[in-house]
Amino acid sequence: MTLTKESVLEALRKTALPGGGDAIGRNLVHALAVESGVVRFVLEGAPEAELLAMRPVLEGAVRALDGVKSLSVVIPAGPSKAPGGGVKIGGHAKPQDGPLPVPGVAHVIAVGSGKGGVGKSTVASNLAVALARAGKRVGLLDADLYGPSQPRMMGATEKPASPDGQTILPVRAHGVVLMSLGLMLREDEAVIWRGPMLMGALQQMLGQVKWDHFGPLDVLVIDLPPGTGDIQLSLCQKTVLDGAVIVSTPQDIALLDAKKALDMFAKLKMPVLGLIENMSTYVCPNCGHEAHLFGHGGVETEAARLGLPFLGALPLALEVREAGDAGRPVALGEGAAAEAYAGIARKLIEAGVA
Ligand SMILES: Nc1ncnc2c1ncn2[C@@H]1O[C@H](COP(=O)(O)OP(=O)(O)OP(=O)(O)O)[C@@H](O)[C@H]1O
Repeated sequence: MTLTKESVLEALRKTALPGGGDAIGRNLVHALAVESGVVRFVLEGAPEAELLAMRPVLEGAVRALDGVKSLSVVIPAGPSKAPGGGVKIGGHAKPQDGPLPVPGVAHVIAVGSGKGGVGKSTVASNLAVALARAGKRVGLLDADLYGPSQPRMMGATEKPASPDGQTILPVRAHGVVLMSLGLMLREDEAVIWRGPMLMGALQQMLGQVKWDHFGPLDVLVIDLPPGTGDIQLSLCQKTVLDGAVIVSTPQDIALLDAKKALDMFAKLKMPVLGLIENMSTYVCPNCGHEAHLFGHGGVETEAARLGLPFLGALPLALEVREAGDAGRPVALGEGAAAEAYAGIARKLIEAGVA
């Protein structure tokens, strides 16, 4: 008999589960795909411990079929528990009418980029620090839920507490109030959530986190995931934001991606507060020679063409990377990069959005 979706379903239906019933009758098998002997499905819909116990039984039943070359049964990660209080992060977002303000926060700025790796998270952490240095009370939300990097960049390891199982208390690092899913996960733990779980987590991070735990905030900086996906969409539709700043490298290709991000914010009627060119001039620490590894000035030209504010150019510098890796953003110190960040912070304050 050739291996088909139906034959796999039939085998699963005939297999009794340790907890009783069968996986098809209990609607636990999702996204079943059978192609050239490769079988894949997602096991979901019961407590994780139960799913883990039934997985080998189901794998055994499928492997016993003729023609199975490989098999992958994925159990998606369940909601994460915040240590210290039992609040669960992730899960389906609650219905919500229209965009809501973030309680305890006067202004909200999202930091976005058209593609990954252009330094968006670096800019978000340094901007938060620079705004704090300029005298503002600042929060930083790591909304890059698949790749939360703010705990490392801000040098934060403290777990957020939840005294009542509902409210989540943010932590503080370098004078900035911080919340990141990364603070609730092990460093090597991956987030394997589907869209709705991510939306739920984002909603919780905005609504359940007590952003004014250390006092009301002047501005919340949100580090978005790269690109133009669900999280950006959901954030713009569900939260009252002052607007977004877009980070790009000077390369054309990055700019092309940045244009997609600009287009997305335009479609969502989200004001773009300005563009930032990251990895602009490289100054050799040995001889002082200036080089433009990724080109130079492209972002400023694009901002002028679009009639958008150009907020500043940030140097490509080893100290920026090292400071990020060490958890002490470069904007905390002195030098060209710190000055550039102070300038961007000043422009945002002058524009009345921070
Ligand atoms: N101006 C800079 N000079 C030197 N290194 C930089 C600079 N900006 C960012 N980096 C380094 O580049 C790497 C990528 O930066 P970062 O994680 O901030 O990018 P990202 O756009 O947020 O990426 P992702 O979208 O994948 O999260 C990091 O190692 C960071 O330290």
